[in-house]
Formats: sequence, C-alpha cells, structure tokens
Amino acid sequence: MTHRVAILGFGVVGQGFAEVILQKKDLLQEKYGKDISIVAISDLFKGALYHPDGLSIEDVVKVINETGSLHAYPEQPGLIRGLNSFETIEKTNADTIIEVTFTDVLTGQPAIDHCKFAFENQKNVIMSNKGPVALAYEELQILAKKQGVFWGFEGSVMSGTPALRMPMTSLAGNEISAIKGILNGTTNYMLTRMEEGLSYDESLKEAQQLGYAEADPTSDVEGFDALYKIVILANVIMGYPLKTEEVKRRGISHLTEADIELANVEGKRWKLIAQVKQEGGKCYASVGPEMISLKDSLAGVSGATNAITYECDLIGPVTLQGAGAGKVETAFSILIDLLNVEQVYQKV
Ligand SMILES: NC(=O)C1=CN([C@@H]2O[C@H](COP(=O)(O)OP(=O)(O)OC[C@H]3O[C@@H](n4cnc5c(N)ncnc54)[C@H](OP(=O)(O)O)[C@@H]3O)[C@@H](O)[C@H]2O)C=CC1
Ligand SMILES: N[C@@H](CC=O)C(=O)O
Repeated sequence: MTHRVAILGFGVVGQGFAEVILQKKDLLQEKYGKDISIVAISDLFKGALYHPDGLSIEDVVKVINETGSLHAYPEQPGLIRGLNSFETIEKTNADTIIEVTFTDVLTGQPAIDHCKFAFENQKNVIMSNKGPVALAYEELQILAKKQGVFWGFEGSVMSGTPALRMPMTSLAGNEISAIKGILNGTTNYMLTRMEEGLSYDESLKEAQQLGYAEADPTSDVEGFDALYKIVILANVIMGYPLKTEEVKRRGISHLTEADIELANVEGKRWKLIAQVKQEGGKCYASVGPEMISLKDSLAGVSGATNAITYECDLIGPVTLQGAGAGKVETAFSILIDLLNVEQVYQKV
C-alpha cells in the first residue's frame, strides 16, 4: 500500500525524515508492507516540489546536501514547483501532512492553521512542532476526530523517545499524578559542555550546529520549550487542560561559569527540571534550573539525552530515558506516528 506524504518545512527534521525513508525503504516495505512516497515538500526559502507519483528521495537528499536548497532538483514531466504550505495541503494528493516548520512559542502559527486546514481537507497531520499541541490541543483534537483523520505528535516531547506513546499505551489504566524530568536537549547539552569547560556561548553554538536548538534558541535557554512540553504532558497524559500562562518558568541564561563551578564543589550538578503535579483537582507546573545531588538519577543524564518519570498509582514511578533532540532521533518520531496511522484510524 502506498502512503503519500507531503512535508511542510525542510530544515533539520524534514531532511532527517527524507534520509530515514531512504535508508529504511526496503525494511518498511518488507516488514510492515508500507511504501512511503514523499509527493511534496514545501519550504519557505529552500523551495517547493510536488509530483503526484512521488519525488525521487535520492535526488532530494542529493540536491539539499549539495546546494542547501531544492531549486536544483531535476526537471521531470509532471513536476510542479513553488506551492506554498497551504497550496501543498490543498492541491497535492498527499494522505498525510508532515508539519515540521518552526515552533512559534507565542502564537503556535502558522502550524495551528496548517493543522486546521489539513483536517478540513481530510488529511492526517504528523508533527514534531510543539505549538499546536501546547496551545490548541483540545480544539485540534476535536476537529481531527470530527473529520476522521489522524493527528500524531509523538516528536513534540523528547523527539523520538516515546514519552507520549509509552504512557498512553503501556501505562494505560494508571492514574498519573505527577510527571517530572529533563525535557530540553539543548540546555542539557549546554550544561554538560559547560561542566566540561566550554563557555555558555560556545556550548550554545555547538547545540545549534548539532541541530538540537530551536530556530530561535531563546525558546530553549529561557525554558519556553520545556514549558510547552510540560503543558503537552499535562493535557495529553493527565487529561488536565493546563495553559502555558499557568506554568512558572525560569531558564538557564542567568547561570554563570561560577555557578557551574559552585555546583561542582558541592558535589552537585545543574539541570533544567520541568514538572507537573495534580493535587485536589488542580495542576501545578514549573520549569527551572535546580542544583541536584550527583546521587540523583537525573544527574547522570547528560548531553542531549532527556529523562522523564511518571508517578503512577498502580505501578509506582516509571522512568523513561532517551534522545531529547536531534535530526534522526526526531525523524524517527515522524516514522513511528506514520507506522501507526491505520491503528489510530480504527479508534476514531
Ligand atoms: N531539531 C530537533 O531536535 C527537534 C525539533 N522539534 C520541532 O520540530 C520542528 C522542526 O524542527 P527543525 O527541523 O529543527 O527546525 P528548522 O528550523 O531546522 O526547520 C524549520 C523549517 O521550516 C521552514 N518553514 C518555516 N515556516 C514555514 C512555512 N510557513 N512554510 C514552509 N516552511 C516553513 C523553515 O524554512 P527556512 O529556514 O527556509 O526559512 C525551515 O527550513 C520545530 O517545530 C521544532 O520545535 C521537535 C523535536 C526535536
Ligand atoms: N530544541 C528542542 C528540540 C526538541 O524538542 C530541544 O533542545 O529539546
């Protein structure tokens, strides 16, 4: 069965997804009977391509790696160039829209409108963009159900580590009263590198080069990204309609090299901790840096790795650790949602 997809935004994650599909094409076909065809890609500045019979992923990967844009993709009969994101949703034959444009922490746009327009056009949406889930979860969930389409957003929390799918499936039946963890790859990477002697600016630059940071890294270093993730967890996993403005937030930008050294002397380590707790029918959430003891299990979580603990009434605390950011790691989140589209279809 051919599953046609269109990608909106061709940055780190979009390109990672194309590479993963190229790498896993045979396995997806042989093991899961899935022929994933990328029919369209639309990016603001890198260009846009559409072919109803599918693009050559080899050529896409080659031109983007060699030139940094899609403009040099070879001409072929039936190829259409230049569709914007909304035209790509409406005018292409894609079954599923992969929404991997940047996350706007204030408005969630244009991704929220991309979702709505796709659902109205009877298309599934899979995204790693956090904006729509953090700001418009209920509205979009209702719309997707009404239209009978799938909305997947595994990558919005901890990239391809199943921070949403695992509690929704394997922990189903538990009441989850609290969630706590390290939910931002960039800042955890920076704190690790600063402990190793790099400056704040050097460590941020490295995180950007490795594809971990947001387009505007203020979102990472000031704690907005982790705040969005804790709001998503409260809404999706705890079923509590927590709003972004209800979360106390502090980032790591005020931490100096002296603060890092002080923690070291005291046998501690700085970590940006995000947490949410349900008490008396209310939810309390915060994001902020904490000096934690080296004996704390979170102290050993380094680099772009993240970790999350779910407090469950039946099984007790369950901790999941894995990649929090990265090109292939986040591309995997798109793939795992794609492989589960039919499964969720049946539930709707
Ligand atoms: N990188 C990571 O490790 C992770 C990222 N995410 C999320 O995934 C999403 C993608 O991340 P990432 O790939 O790193 O981000 P990038 O900034 O690398 O890529 C985003 C791309 O979207 C393009 N774009 C922006 N607006 C539009 C639009 N209206 N129409 C078409 N294209 C548009 C940009 O175009 P141009 O640059 O040409 O202007 C850019 O190429 C983000 O929302 C991010 O928060 C989630 C988990 C991990
Ligand atoms: N910028 C984010 C990317 C993943 O969500 C991070 O560093 O965690």
